[in-house]
Amino acid sequence: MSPDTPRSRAEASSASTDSAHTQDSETTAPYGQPPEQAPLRKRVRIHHLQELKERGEPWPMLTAYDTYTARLFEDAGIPVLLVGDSAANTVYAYESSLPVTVEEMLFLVRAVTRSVTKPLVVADLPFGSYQVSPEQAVATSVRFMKEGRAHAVKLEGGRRFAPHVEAVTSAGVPVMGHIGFTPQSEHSLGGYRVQGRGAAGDALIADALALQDAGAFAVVMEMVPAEVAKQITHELTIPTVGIGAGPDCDAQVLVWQDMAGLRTGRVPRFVKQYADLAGALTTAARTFADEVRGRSFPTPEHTFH
Ligand SMILES: Nc1nc(=O)c2c([nH]1)NC[C@@H]1CN(c3ccc(C(=O)N[C@@H](CCC(=O)O)C(=O)O)cc3)CN21
Ligand SMILES: CC(C)C(=O)C(=O)O
Ligand SMILES: [Mg+2]
Repeated sequence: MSPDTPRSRAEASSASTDSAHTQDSETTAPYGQPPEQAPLRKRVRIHHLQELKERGEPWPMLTAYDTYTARLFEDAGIPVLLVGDSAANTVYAYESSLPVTVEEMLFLVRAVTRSVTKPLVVADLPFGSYQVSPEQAVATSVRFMKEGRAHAVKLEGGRRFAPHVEAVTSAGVPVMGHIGFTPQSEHSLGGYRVQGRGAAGDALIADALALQDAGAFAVVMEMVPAEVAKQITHELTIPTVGIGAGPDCDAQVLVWQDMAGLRTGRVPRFVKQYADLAGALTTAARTFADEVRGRSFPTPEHTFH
């Protein structure tokens, strides 16, 4: 049986104590649709992420954009999934994250929230959908909560966006901040560069504190010197989530196609590749092609009469 059938998923995860939906999925529908009834596993709460910080236990976050990967990451114990606007690159093949739209993001957010029951799903607000005003930020966040069924949103920017964060949190939507290198501002930042070196470190600390005061429940720090990230992590009571921000953040995030080696070519310095999915998929596709051309697939076991 191939590894992604409902049966093998249920068998693979039955060893864990935490496999409610995978077992249900076998009896409710083929191809791993989650059941309509809420499974037993409980959603990760923001309060829990705060407790992990207080206990000094770092936690992982991964991006997710589709159902199979979201469910695999849930089963792997990832407590927070980010439907990143990096989907602009990883899903939609845009050259940067700027062109992706709210509608394009909503399709992916819905796919991920339909797929998992335990992880907290954070929706990244795309460029142009919140910068105009706090009111626009609230309106867009409401769409991601109502239509996308997200549990929180993330937006990029420091002090200047504290009013936006405050408005969104006041509306009842948890907000994750994002400072340091903020890809939606790549043109004003002058490219993919480390932020907060030297004197700019103090500005970054002010940004982080302003976001916390505005009600953010966590802050992503991207491409920030480890020393600055460490200081911010100590000064904030809310968790910091690092990507290229050194080992002392409360959490770490990577884009999943980067960390699984699906992305080919040069990867940023902050990426560690934990698998070679590009190699595995290339071999699978080449072998399939060879077998079709050589008439060795399909065989009787794949054939109906
Ligand atoms: N696949 C993917 N992974 C990401 O991490 C990611 C996206 N897409 N899309 C949206 C943003 C863009 N990000 C990026 C993109 C490029 C670099 C990069 O090229 N960094 C180089 C240069 C660093 C420097 O010159 O100081 C590096 O080696 O880290 C970093 C972050 C992070 N995000
Ligand atoms: C890299 C993470 C933090 C992100 O914002 C994204 O995936 O869009
Ligand atoms: Mg993003």
